[in-house]
Amino acid sequence: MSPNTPADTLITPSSSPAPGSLPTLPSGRTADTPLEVIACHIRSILKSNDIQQAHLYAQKALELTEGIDNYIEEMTSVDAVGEEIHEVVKKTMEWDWDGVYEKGQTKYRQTSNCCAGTFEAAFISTFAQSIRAKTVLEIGMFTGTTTMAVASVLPTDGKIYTLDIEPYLKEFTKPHFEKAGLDRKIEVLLGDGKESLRELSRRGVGFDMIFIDADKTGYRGYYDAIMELGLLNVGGSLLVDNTLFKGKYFDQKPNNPDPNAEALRLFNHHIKSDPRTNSIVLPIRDGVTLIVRRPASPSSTTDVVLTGLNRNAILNRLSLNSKVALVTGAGQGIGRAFAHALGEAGAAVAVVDLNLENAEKVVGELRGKGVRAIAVRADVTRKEDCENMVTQTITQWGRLDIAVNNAGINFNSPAESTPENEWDLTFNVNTKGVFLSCQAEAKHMLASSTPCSIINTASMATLLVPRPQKQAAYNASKAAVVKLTQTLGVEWADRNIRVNCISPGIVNTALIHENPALKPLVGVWLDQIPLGRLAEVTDLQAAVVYLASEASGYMTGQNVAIEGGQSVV
Ligand SMILES: C[S@@+](CC[C@H](N)C(=O)[O-])C[C@H]1O[C@@H](n2cnc3c(N)ncnc32)[C@H](O)[C@@H]1O
Repeated sequence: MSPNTPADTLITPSSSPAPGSLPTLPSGRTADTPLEVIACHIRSILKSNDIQQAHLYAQKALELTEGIDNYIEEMTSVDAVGEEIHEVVKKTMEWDWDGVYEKGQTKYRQTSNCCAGTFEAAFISTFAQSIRAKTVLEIGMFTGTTTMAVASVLPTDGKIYTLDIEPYLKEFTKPHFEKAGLDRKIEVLLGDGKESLRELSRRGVGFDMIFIDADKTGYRGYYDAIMELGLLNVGGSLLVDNTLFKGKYFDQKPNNPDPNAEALRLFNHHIKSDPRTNSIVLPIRDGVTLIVRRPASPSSTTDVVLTGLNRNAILNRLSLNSKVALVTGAGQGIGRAFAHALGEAGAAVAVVDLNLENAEKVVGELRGKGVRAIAVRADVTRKEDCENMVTQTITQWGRLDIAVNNAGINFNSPAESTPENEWDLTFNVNTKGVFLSCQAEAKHMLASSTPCSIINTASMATLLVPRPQKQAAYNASKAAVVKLTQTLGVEWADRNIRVNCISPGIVNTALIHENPALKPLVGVWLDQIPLGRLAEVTDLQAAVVYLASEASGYMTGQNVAIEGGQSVV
């Protein structure tokens, strides 16, 4: 609809409903969409004997028809489409495609109309972003508008494979992909699209999203190959361009003389009747059909391996949507990484730390990602602080499903000279702090009707004696965390609380590199670690999500070691 022409201000003839109301369809229903309003106007033109009145209707219908695409583009935020893409579109529009063809540089006569344009590129890339696509396939690259828009929203280790039959276009797009810094995320495969699909299948690649936008007569073959070669990942989406093909679907009688219109007519029927997929035609520009695979198993089956538990695919079972979590020691390091992981998986997170400023900083980061988060100050050696962190979480969100007791400290000193207060403080934070936290959390969780999960941070030091650093108090305090985890896991097993712990290896933190006593030890540790590197906090994130989720529902009292294999050599 034109921005200046809201439907309720359309001029209606005297025989029609009062001004301000919408025109009525032949069925008696009020027009409800811009196309229906246009149709009403055109009907009125056809019925009208008054040329002036007919002209007025024609004007309104024209305004709407011409205005709608502009309005949609105006109201669309196309941030994903960066400067370089606008450049490419401009260059594509100005390029002498006939000249290029006549010089024999392209096999086919390309036209600037082949370019999907910035709006469609924004649609396809926003869609890719919304399904968190990592590996994408485009069939029909042309000058790479959509390719670049999609590449720009993929994660840094994501990739878009794009197919085209014209070697000239690979040369055309190369400098633009490089200038936009997207070349590492884009691989161009030249040749006939169907042969390239077979090549991708041979390489074992699977796609989260596929966009078909090449030769229209080839669509059916691309679709069939995608389905037969299993190129679309489970839960993946297939988008197909031009399925309304210039509005020629009305003249799509069998044997339509326009081979492209005929191909699209047959393609649309083929998709509609394929029992393997669900599809929806979206009236976006020249028509885009969205196709997804139907669940593989009939709804009547009770085989949960076929259906997924509760009809959830495995990755959905890791989702923490609508769960509430609390993480202690979350102001930095491992705890911060845990808070982010739980938030990314869907939980609301109470970020608990002795240092409120650090906790607030992490809350700012989480909220920036769209995660619900609050900051809570707590000294876990104090019972009332532990109770308060639980109370604050419950006051905020009314529940507590997941608690990660991660706050801990470590001093290095030879056992024979470890000061008594160092021993006490280590045990107070690392062991008593975990116990007091579990106790406060369980008071709420034991009364909960839904499953809860507690995850304590232990250490690889519970599985071996780390060398050469001296840390008797730390090692003993963490060993106690494992025993406590086992004990509580058993004690609360029949009351809906699972308790597990994670034992990280040596984590690569600034603390190590800034400490003159620890820095020289890095080389020694690396020799002890089969995987040949220190742990990063990101190495620990999947485990905390797994242990927090229903996917680990049969696991309690366990110690999950993530230490690059150091404890098994
Ligand atoms: C409509 S354009 C693609 C537009 C592009 N997706 C964009 O975002 O601007 C179609 C492209 O398909 C390519 N093409 C045509 N036939 C092909 C085939 N058999 N195999 C691979 N690509 C083909 C053409 O060379 C052309 O570049």
